[in-house]
Amino acid sequence: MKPALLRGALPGKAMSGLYLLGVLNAFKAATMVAFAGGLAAASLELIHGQNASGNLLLAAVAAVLRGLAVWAVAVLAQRIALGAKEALRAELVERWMDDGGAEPAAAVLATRGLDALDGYYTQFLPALVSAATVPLILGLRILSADWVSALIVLLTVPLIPLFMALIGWHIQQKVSEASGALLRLSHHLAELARGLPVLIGVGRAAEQRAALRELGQEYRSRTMLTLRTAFLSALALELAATLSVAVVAVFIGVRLVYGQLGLETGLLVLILVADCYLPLREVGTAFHASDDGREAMRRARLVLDAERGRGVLSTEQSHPGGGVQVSGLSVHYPQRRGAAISELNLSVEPGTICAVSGPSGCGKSTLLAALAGQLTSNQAELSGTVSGIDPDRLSWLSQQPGSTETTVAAELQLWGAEQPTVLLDAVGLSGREGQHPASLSPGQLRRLALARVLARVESGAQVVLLDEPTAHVDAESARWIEQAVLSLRSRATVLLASHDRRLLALADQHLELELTK
Ligand SMILES: Nc1ncnc2c1ncn2[C@@H]1O[C@H](COP(=O)(O)OP(=O)(O)OP(=O)(O)O)[C@@H](O)[C@H]1O
Repeated sequence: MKPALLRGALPGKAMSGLYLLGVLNAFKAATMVAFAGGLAAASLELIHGQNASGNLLLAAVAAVLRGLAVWAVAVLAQRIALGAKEALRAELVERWMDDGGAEPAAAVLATRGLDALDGYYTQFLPALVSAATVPLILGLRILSADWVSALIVLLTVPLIPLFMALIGWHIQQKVSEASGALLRLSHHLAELARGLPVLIGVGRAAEQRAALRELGQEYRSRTMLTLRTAFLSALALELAATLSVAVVAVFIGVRLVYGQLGLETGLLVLILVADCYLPLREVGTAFHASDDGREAMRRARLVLDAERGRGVLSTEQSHPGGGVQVSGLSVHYPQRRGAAISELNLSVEPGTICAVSGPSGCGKSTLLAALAGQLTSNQAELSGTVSGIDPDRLSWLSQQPGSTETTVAAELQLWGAEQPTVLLDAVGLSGREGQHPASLSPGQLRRLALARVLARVESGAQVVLLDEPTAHVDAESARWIEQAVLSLRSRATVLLASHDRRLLALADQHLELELTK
């Protein structure tokens, strides 16, 4: 079983690496015992003018072996870190692609965010294993030599985890805030990139600069605060360990003066006792240095463990092509007071177009995203029943359609188009097969997105969800999009969110949403 601190941190394969770390640390502790024994005995021999070469050699060999063990631990930790990061990154990227790139948090974590895990794997985990093995073995050796010193160690060692816990408790909130600031910055950037054409169009792009500067500043100051606490905590732990060693040294000194303790035993204990506290101090320092890593891990788990929205809704896969029925659908965003959608009932006949309209913020996009299964349980709480939507036979056009391929034709083929040319003709993009999607105007990009929807319908999609397909497009593109939407009638059941009167006029049925509080 994995300890709670490691749960979710290590793929199964890496657990065996962790056991090997334990063995290497036990070996390191054995070399430390041999080194201390050799050095103490050699010192005594030198004081008495005897030949100390045997014990000096023992100490030297032990020191070299200890160095090798430390090196092996570092290499192994590096390998565990790489493997675990790779696995987590692959999961996040897969999730991100499943979401159609709609979850910026997954993208940030998979790139910059997961690098914060380096400190966690290469410092914290080895330090943790070392703290679990080394003090125990050294403590047993001290106990066998001098029980008084062992007792002092036993009484003072808990001070270090205690300090650690106190400091950790103090800064946990701050670390979470720093990570939240990074996410806010990334959300803001993603929103900005999506809305840039519109912002430039209405001449409001410059205002964003100040908001970005403010967010960047907030992230910087919160990160500095985390770093400062990590340095201070190292200092506090160092102090606790040094005072504890001093107490042991005083007891040894007094007993040496009164002849109650042999010099060799005193030296052995003094050499070992400092190393007894070292692993615990290292855990403390590494623990705070890997705060960002643990937070990144927590957030990665949140993204990965989040259920898809429709998974939360109860669904009935009634007769395919039998239209869409929604009953009692409610959507609550955690950050929003009141439901974005409340107890919605809707029935759309197969092969018809249902227009969803209403003032800005009434929940049109939310409704489509919920039906498309795009709202994760982290983003929103859903309840109600939906029937007639088979995720494999669904085509959803979000407000920010992206593209992944390098040519228009490849983009359509990716979505199942057998004859991209015919589809491009249908949306007025004839002859653009070889063009890079990024070179299209915003209106043309929307038309390409509509062509993708047509491709999906050709290859069997029965339900189409279109979120503001004519938003921010020129009049010519809007006409082509209207044509494409019309061509969907009787081939698929279409739900269409829009403010565009001409587009709304094409619908067979209207759902007017109202603003909720
Ligand atoms: N991720 C979110 N977190 C919190 N609240 C949200 C989130 N997404 C949307 N909302 C809120 O839910 C409500 C419905 O938003 P939605 O985008 O669905 O409206 P809409 O009708 O599509 O608006 P528009 O016509 O401007 O696109 C709004 O009050 C919005 O602020």
